[in-house]
Amino acid sequence: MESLQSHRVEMISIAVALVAIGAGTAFYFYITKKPKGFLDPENFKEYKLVKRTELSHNVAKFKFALPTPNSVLGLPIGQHMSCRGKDNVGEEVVKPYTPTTLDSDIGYFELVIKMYPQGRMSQHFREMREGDYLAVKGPKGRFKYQPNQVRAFGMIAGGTGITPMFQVTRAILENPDDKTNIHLIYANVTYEDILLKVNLSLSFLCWMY
Ligand SMILES: Cc1cc2nc3c(=O)[nH]c(=O)nc-3n(C[C@H](O)[C@H](O)[C@H](O)COP(=O)(O)OP(=O)(O)OC[C@H]3O[C@@H](n4cnc5c(N)ncnc54)[C@H](O)[C@@H]3O)c2cc1C
Repeated sequence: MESLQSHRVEMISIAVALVAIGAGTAFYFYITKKPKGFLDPENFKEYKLVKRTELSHNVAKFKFALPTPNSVLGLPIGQHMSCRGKDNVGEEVVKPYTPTTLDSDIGYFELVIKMYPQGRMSQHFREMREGDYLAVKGPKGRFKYQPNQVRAFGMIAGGTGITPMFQVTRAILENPDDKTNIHLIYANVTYEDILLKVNLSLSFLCWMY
């Protein structure tokens, strides 16, 4: 009788231990699992414009919703994506753009776009209103940034060329374990042409006009 009881206690202890191990493993995978990105390198996917903010007479910030509030875009740092639109005669146009957001921004991504008077894709963005959809495909590009992969970056950018630099710079500055130094020279035609000027800290910026 005593031996039967001790056997039961042993079985219950093993069962409790197995449940604890199972729950611990599930919790570990839950907290370490990276959410799946929604970009597709082969097919264009449509993303809804949820907010358009005019930053100057020809620059606007476009905020697009991802399919769920917990989704991430899934764009490796240093890469860009193709956006598809229509020009002023209705012809299809595809151009590359780099979001200013990272995968730490959950549920949305943002593009800062300079719209040129006669630019073909510029026309598409000029016409876009909240509620419209943008077709996007990616990731594109060969460069993939890894934290601490180099001691320092020397970046030279002009005009809208700041967006890839901004993306890499943000990733470095937001990661306390990333010790990479950044030297950025950013050139623009006029002060008004400087993209993201409120976001760029003067401490790492060398202005050139
Ligand atoms: C990796 C990468 C990332 C990028 N990221 C961004 C970004 O985040 N934001 C951004 O704003 N841009 C970005 N760009 C630039 C972007 O891809 C486009 O080149 C830009 O938006 C202009 O495209 P468009 O079709 O509007 O202009 P286009 O039609 O290519 O015209 C380009 C220029 O030519 C002029 N032009 C065109 N037609 C005529 C004409 N008939 N007569 C006189 N002038 C004319 C236009 O006014 C404009 O100045 C990026 C580029 C790359 C390569």
